[in-house]
Amino acid sequence: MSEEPVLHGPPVDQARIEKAVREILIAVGEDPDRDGLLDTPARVARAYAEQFAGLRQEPEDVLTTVFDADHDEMVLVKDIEVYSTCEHHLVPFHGVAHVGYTPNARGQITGLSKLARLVDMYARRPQVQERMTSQIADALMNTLKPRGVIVVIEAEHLCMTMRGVRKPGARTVTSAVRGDFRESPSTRAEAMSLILGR
Ligand SMILES: Nc1nc2c(ncn2[C@@H]2O[C@H](COP(=O)(O)OP(=O)(O)OP(=O)(O)O)[C@@H](O)[C@H]2O)c(=O)[nH]1
Ligand SMILES: [Zn+2]
Repeated sequence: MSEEPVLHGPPVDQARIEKAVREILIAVGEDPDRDGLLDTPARVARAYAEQFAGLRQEPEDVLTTVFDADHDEMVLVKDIEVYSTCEHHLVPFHGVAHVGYTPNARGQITGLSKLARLVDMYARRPQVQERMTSQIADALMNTLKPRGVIVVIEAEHLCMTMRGVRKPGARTVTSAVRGDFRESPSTRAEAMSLILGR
C-alpha cells in the first residue's frame, strides 16, 4: 500500500528550520542570497520534514495488519535498506536491517512490508544505531506478541567516513534479541546463519 503515513502532533515548523539554515549558511561564510542558495533553506526544511517524519509516528500506525496464519515458525525479512540520521552530527548513516520473529501460538503474523515500514519509521528520527535496533525489536514484541524477535542492523556512518576519523568501509553491526532468540542459542544461531548466508 502507498498510503500517506498517519502523523501525530504539530507539523514540522518549516519556517523555523528555514531561518536556522539561513543562519548556518551565514555562519560558515556563505552568502544565502546568492542564486544557488536562495531556495536552500526551504529545501532543507522540506527534506527534514521527510527525514524526521518518524518522530510523529507510533508503531501502531505502521503495524496495522495482523493475520492469523497457521505458521508458528521463524519469519525473516533480510536486507531492508535503511537510511537514518545520526543524532550526534545530523549526517546520514545507511545500511541494511534484518528483522525476524517467531509467531505466537495463535500463529499471528503481520504483513511483510510492515516490518520494513517499522524500520523506516524509527530510521526517520535522529538516531543512534543501537537504540534504533532495540526500538524495532521492542515495538514488534509489544504489538505482535510473538515468541521472539531478532533485529540486526549493519550500517556505515557518514560521520565516521566523510569527516572525523575518516574510515570509509567501517561497518557497525548491532543486534537486539528478545524472547526465544535470546533464550535459545539454537534459534538465534539459525537466524544468524540465515542472515549471514547471502
Ligand atoms: N554508539 C554510537 N555512536 C555513534 C553513532 N553514530 C555516531 N556515533 C559516535 O558518536 C561519537 C560522538 O563523539 P564526540 O567525541 O562527542 O564527537 P566528535 O568530536 O564529533 O567525535 P568524532 O566523530 O570522533 O570526531 C563519535 O564517536 C561517533 O562515532 C551510533 O549510532 N552509535
Ligand atoms: Zn555521527
